Amino acid sequence: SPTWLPCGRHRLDLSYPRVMGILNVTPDSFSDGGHHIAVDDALRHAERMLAEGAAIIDVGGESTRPGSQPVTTQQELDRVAPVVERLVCELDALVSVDTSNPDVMRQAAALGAGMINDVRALQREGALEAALGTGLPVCLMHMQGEPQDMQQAPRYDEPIEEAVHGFLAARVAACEAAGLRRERLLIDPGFGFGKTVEHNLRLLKRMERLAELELPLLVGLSRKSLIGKVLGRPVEERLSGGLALASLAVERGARILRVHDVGPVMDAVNMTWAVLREGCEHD
Ligand SMILES: Cn1cnc2c(O)nc(N)nc21
Repeated sequence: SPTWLPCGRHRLDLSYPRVMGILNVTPDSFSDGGHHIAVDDALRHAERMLAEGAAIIDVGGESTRPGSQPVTTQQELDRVAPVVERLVCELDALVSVDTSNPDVMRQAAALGAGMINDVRALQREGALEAALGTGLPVCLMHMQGEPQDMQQAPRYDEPIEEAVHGFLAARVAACEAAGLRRERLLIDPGFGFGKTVEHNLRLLKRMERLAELELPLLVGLSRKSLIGKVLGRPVEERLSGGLALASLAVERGARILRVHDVGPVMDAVNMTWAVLREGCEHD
């Protein structure tokens, strides 16, 4: 039976893996920093990702790469609002807003965003209440520390998959306790957010541990430094490595992949899915 996720006026079919295209509207986002600050550029980029098969466009106004600096609410709103509005009005896109800020969540929802993507898992003051009020689905991601310091010396007193599982289980429970229904939650291990390369590799290898939470799994591996460190590739040469990770992530339960290169990942994901679903209908 299809698993549909209500996302505002869109319904997202999660009975097969979907691709979320990254639209950074920040001057310092890693890998495509500064290119998309102009709204027109952003729209053209989004249009191309939709044409390549993206089911969702993720719009972020505050870079969360390691070492990035926080932005003010107004700066974030100025960057995000115009882009969300035009994505919704002109492209009728399913837009995810990548923010931890309650005001940005409310404004983006009012402009027609269909999902909230919070790398801080609604831990900021007022974030849980704001998300609840929008009625939108929320992706809860694991991060240890903050972008400014999370990569200085990541360490855990337990296996990484246990730490991430425990954190996400606690955040899901907190959301449910506040009245945010489980059916509106997605979870994400947060690759690269307070984790060493070894932590990231082990987390992907053992990602089925998160399947126990029985919530849609969103992962972001595209162009990340674990690819760079294993293959010795600069950020603009990490597509092949990223395709290998995307296929492994789908095989280990990921249902939404947050990526830069939508077209190539669509093919890798669809090939992987063709193998995984083979024979299911006859089981
Ligand atoms: C904004 N952002 C950057 N990396 C991400 C990841 O891996 N997951 C999610 N949900 N958001 C991310």
